[in-house]
Amino acid sequence: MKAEKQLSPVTELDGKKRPLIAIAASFLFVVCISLVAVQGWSIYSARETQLAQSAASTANMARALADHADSTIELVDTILAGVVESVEHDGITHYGERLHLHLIDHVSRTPSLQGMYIYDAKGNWALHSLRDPVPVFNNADREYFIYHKTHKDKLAHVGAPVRSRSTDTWVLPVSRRLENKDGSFAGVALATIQLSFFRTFYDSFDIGNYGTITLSTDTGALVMRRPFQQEQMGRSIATEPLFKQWRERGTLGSAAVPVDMDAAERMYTYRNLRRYPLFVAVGLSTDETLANWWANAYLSTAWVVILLLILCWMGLRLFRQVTLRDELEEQLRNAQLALVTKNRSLKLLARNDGLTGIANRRLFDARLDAEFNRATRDGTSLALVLLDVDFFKKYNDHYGHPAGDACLQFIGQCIRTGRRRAGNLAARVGGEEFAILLPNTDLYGAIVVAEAVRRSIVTAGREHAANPAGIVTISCGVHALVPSRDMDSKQLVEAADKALYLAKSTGRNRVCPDAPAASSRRERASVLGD
Ligand SMILES: Nc1nc2c(ncn2[C@@H]2O[C@H](COP(=O)(O)OP(=O)(O)OP(=O)(O)O)[C@@H](O)[C@H]2O)c(=O)[nH]1
Repeated sequence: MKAEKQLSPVTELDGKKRPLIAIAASFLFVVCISLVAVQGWSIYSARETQLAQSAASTANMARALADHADSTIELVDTILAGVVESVEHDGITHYGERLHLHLIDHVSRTPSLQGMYIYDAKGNWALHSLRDPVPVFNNADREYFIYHKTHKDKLAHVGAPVRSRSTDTWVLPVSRRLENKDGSFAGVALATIQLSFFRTFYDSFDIGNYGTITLSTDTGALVMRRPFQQEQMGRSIATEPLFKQWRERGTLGSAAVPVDMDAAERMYTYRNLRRYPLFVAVGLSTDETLANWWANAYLSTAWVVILLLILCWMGLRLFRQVTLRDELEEQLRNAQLALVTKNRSLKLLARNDGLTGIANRRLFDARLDAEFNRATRDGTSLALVLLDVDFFKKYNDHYGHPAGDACLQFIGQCIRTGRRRAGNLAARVGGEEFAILLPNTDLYGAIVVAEAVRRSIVTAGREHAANPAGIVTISCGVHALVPSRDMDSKQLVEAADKALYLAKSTGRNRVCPDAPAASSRRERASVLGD
């Protein structure tokens, strides 16, 4: 029982260990999920920050570029307005060479100006800012000329870029209507801004390898675009997604759209000029903008993955160790159970006879002393029956030793059945010798028990060819006494042994009490046999 009790700590530990593993696994799971969530969130917020910074940067650039274009056109228009005022007041012919020099001076002092021109009502060149004489052109077919001829307003008109007839360069025309004193159309004053002026300015901005800057009229006539491509000059961008977005959203906005030119996605910010019908769009490549973010995202994700792998590895190790401990505990439990079983069988072996299963000599001796002392204390009678198989040597010789063993088992079974009371002890005390210890039993009672056993064996009729009776029989010596303090248990055994000797010597297959002990007639008469 003690050994069994020692098992309980292992079992209790097992019960407590399960929640511990579950808590550790849950904790590990929560840590991993948290790591992934934090990493995902930080990557996402870093991307949003990067895009917001890029949007702010393009917005600032768009404002600067729009202001630049506004001021450039405004400056030119201011000069043009002065010229218009002079021409209308004094007339073209009145000025003549003086106005020519005046125009040359304006152009030489204004870097953005390509030239200034005055056309009469038929579109013929009346005056220009060129130093050398040039053939007289007619510009009546130009869009700005037709516009002013058909529109009576006196405001500046910014037209689509055109290739200059005099210098063969691309220019942005800014023009005003000339009127006679009666308000009739007198011609057009034109100032042209060289587009290379914008190109030089736009080239000074850092917009990466795939960034773009676009300056366009509100009709979609491309004024300037970086990266510069000669073949794009004068073309319309009215069908590009960027232009459509600008038309939809109004004066200020941003969009991530691919542009026709290379299909790369860009973050655009567009802005209208304050005074003139043009707009500026600045686009930064989304890939370039997010290049640093990608690098950081890859690096930090790699670290998180490594961390997760380490955590999982540690978790697995922990799990394996716990599993190993489980297995060891299981083995320990099994070993303990085996030990308990072994101890039990050892105990049985220590107390019982291995062949017959009844008590052995050791237990018999112990019980004999204990019962002898108790009978001494209580003043009760203690009886002993000694039994011996008759001609057993011959049985062995005749049937073989294994059959002899089986015969002894049969005798043991008969004795166990015949011992009657639970307090009586049946034991194998020698090779083919057995004993029945009968507490609180007098000689007569012991004889009855011995006789019952003897009869049951005879009745069984187990064949014994070497026995004159032809069957297995036993001889029993019986003795009983009420022990006193000066007596010894050996006396009881010796007396029973003497009785057994008597039974053997008087013909076997009988029950004999020790002769002197069988004092009463009733007991003498108990010497039984067939
Ligand atoms: N098969 C078997 N034989 C045993 C065992 N223990 C003792 N014996 C045999 O029992 C026999 C006892 O023989 P003896 O002491 O001469 O007694 P016996 O032949 O029974 O003769 P009596 O007692 O005078 O009738 C011996 O031959 C022992 O070898 C055992 O455990 N198994």
